[in-house]
Amino acid sequence: MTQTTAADIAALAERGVTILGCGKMGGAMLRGWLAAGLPPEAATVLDPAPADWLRELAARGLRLNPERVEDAAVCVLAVKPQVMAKAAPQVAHLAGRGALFMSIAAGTPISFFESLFGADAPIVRAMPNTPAAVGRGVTALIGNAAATEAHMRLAEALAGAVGAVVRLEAESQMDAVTAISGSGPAYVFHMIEAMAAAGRALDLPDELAMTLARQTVIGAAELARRSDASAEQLRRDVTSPGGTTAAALEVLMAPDGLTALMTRAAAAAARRSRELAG
Ligand SMILES: NC(=O)c1ccc[n+]([C@@H]2O[C@H](COP(=O)([O-])OP(=O)(O)OC[C@H]3O[C@@H](n4cnc5c(N)ncnc54)[C@H](OP(=O)(O)O)[C@@H]3O)[C@@H](O)[C@H]2O)c1
Ligand code: PRO
Repeated sequence: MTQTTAADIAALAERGVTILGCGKMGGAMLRGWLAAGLPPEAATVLDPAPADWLRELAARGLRLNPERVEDAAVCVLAVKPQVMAKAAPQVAHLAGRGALFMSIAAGTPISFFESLFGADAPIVRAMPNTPAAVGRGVTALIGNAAATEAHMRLAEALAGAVGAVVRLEAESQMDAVTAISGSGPAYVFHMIEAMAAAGRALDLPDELAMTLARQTVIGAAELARRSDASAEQLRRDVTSPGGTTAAALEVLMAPDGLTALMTRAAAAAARRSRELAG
């Protein structure tokens, strides 16, 4: 894993970062970069319906929907996969300026961008996740043949400012990565919902059930973050022999339990990622 510093981000300020599509994920990353020291005037956002916080930032120097983007060190492609073909041509001229393209679109292969920008254009395909908004994301990335080590380090600097970074060995790993870490935060949030529902089924009031479920996931995640112990050991630490947790884990760890369910869910996500490739 690579960790980067605010200095890497500040160094991007000179030629700037352009973000095509600044919704939930592009916005989460931009928030992280600004928090890491990217000056607002170094950021350009292209988005037909920018959120209020982007309009407020425009008053502090962020460039919002300029007629034309003249230059960028990095152009982040963060629109939905389904609108990428329509949206991306508006930044294609940046290939002639030596910009690094960084796509975060699920499913969309590097070859798609090479057909738009040319095979000589440096392109990094990345899969971040929304905890990037609080600096706790994880981004997996891989570059095309035109992406040099310097380009990869630049992409890692951007991704590293909002969490951990891993470099993939093959683009074919990206569907599985998307199924685990890209979509994964939703599984964890659903775990909170499921635990709260289970609490309600045991006659706890709604609000109490949700408070207990949410704080338990937050606390368990923080413990996993701070502890050197494996997930297995942390689980064993909760599980008294013959106690309540063991009774629950007999259900969750049964052959048709959570691992089987998660495996099916992730397989469905990976399949959808492959479908999005068209
Ligand atoms: N959300 C995640 O957890 C996550 C994680 C990893 C990767 N991704 C990837 O990130 C990308 C964005 O996902 P998202 O969840 O952030 O979606 P989103 O919230 O809908 O953000 C996309 C943004 O692009 C805007 N847009 C639409 N057409 C455009 C155009 N022609 N030019 C410029 N901007 C345009 C959208 O505006 P409108 O809303 O007005 O259409 C929206 O603000 C997707 O490719 C997704 O696969 C998402
Ligand atoms: N959100 C995007 C999707 O649901 C990609 C990973 C997380 O398609």
